[in-house]
Amino acid sequence: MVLRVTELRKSFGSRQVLRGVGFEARAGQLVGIVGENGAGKTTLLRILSGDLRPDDGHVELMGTRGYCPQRPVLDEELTVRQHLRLFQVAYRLPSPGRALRLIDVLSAAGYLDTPVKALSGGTSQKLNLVLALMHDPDVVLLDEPYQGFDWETYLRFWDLAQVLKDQGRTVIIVSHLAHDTGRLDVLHHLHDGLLTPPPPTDTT
Ligand SMILES: Nc1ncnc2c1ncn2[C@@H]1O[C@H](COP(=O)(O)OP(=O)(O)OP(=O)(O)O)[C@@H](O)[C@H]1O
Repeated sequence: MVLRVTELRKSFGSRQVLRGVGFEARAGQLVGIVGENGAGKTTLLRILSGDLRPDDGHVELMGTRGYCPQRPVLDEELTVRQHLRLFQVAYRLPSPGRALRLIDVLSAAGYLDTPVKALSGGTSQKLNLVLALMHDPDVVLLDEPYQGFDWETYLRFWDLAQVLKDQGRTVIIVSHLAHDTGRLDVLHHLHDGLLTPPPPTDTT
């Protein structure tokens, strides 16, 4: 098991957002976590990323992690290339090669020397995603990763997710939309502070 989450609890004031969340994920699994707005998906992912401490419960995670937050943490004044350089140093990568390949896969190579303040929302999101993937982490935590993507890029995102899966990475994708669930190995539904199986689809 690459990721084991046990009995996570988190409250903000009197609001109990997570009330005992548990799940496991293996290498080479694409795991979806869906739930309505405010269900606690970002809270859960922030805890998995180490960005937020739970009130109770455990996260056991083997290997490295990459976190693509819902709101990109980018410097408006820096270009795409400067961000890649900054993260290359932070991740201690010998070269920006993988990052540049990912930028290419997401059709953002034309924006390498553009400052973030001049990027569209979708292109900022591409950079956000590349920064989470460029060190090839074992566990990839993606919060609404395809928000703002055009259709072509959306499809490329899923191709990329499939490649990561085939390479044995564990990919956790959080979304408020439960579409394209057929591409996932496992789908969890976060509701009322707990993970439950999704309701059956009405086919009548
Ligand atoms: N730092 C915080 N302080 C106080 N309340 C918070 C904080 N972070 C989240 N919350 C509250 O916790 C609840 C869950 O928020 P969260 O962002 O985890 O939901 P979500 O499922 O990701 O929603 P969305 O689909 O809208 O992104 C919400 O009621 C939110 O207002």
